[in-house]
Amino acid sequence: MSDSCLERGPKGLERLVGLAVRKCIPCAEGSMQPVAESDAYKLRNQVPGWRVEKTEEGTLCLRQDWTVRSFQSGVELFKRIGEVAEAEGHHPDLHLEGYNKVSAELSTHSIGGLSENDFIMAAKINAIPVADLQPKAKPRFWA
Ligand SMILES: C[C@H](O)[C@H](O)[C@H]1CNC2=NC(N)=NC(=O)C2=N1
Repeated sequence: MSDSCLERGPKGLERLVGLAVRKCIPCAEGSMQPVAESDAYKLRNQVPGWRVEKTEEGTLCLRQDWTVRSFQSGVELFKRIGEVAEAEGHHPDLHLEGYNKVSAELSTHSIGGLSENDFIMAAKINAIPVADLQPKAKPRFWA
């Protein structure tokens, strides 16, 4: 397996192998390569729930939104994401707005865009249990 784990398949489709179990590479090492915009849209398919967006500064980022049960559930989601981010040394921008709307933005500051680290973090965030923080399912009635 190559260092970057970026695979080019027979149809030219790129895929990052084992995203959720890989470790983020320390950005300070200077070996971080930006992911090309066209690759970013393909890799996004490996991290359901995340969208590729452009920030106000025009750099690419990954973004996901969650609606949570309460303000405290939002704070708890920050805590769970924070633990993963600290373990990886790669940190999303976190927002809690309108008391129950959480969003996370991932980009690699040191390169001003998306790197493999952002996709690894997105996969790890997707592995965090969140069902207990999301609005309870409405009761169903049968006639
Ligand atoms: C020294 C340390 O590794 C760097 O400052 C890290 C910390 N967390 C980071 N997080 C993100 N999202 N991008 C970075 O470039 C980054 N750099």
